[in-house]
Amino acid sequence: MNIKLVVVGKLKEKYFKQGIAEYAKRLSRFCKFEIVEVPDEKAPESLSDAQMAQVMAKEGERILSKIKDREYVYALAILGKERTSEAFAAEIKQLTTYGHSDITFVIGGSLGLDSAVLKRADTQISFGKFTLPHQLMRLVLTEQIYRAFMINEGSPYHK
Ligand SMILES: C[S@@+](CC[C@H](N)C(=O)[O-])C[C@H]1O[C@@H](n2cnc3c(N)ncnc32)[C@H](O)[C@@H]1O
Repeated sequence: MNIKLVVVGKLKEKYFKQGIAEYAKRLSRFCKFEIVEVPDEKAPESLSDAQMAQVMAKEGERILSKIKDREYVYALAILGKERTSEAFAAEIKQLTTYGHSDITFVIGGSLGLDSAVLKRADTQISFGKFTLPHQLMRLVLTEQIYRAFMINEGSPYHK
């Protein structure tokens, strides 16, 4: 199974890198795990609505260029559907049972995801109503994917 994260911008902080590297290592026995970073657009505070839409559209094009037709896509969106960890694990299991071997998660940049990306997504997933920085979102998501595999394995990791 291939799990890919398509994310906007570079991961800067060492502590995020270390956390993600740890979960990526743990995930390696369950899947091929890959993070694809696309460049972000400069988004100063003073942008008009039209300029913000332009930034998101450009980032959206870059994101979509990294996604193939066969991939099942989760868009991370605050207004998406919330799941429990157990429900998420069951969903991953079901996807693989139904032959989806390429699952992709998309995390937006500082302004969020363009509507074209949301439209391409097969589903939208929310981690609650709080806005998380995209770098932290990457770490939280990677842990939750690992947790899903541990739940599906019946491991006591998930209590
Ligand atoms: C800093 S947030 C963008 C905030 C932007 N105002 C929005 O509403 O999307 C960067 C990205 O992190 C992800 N994200 C942040 N918080 C999230 C949450 N609670 N649930 C799901 N995704 C989240 C989304 O992919 C978002 O595009």
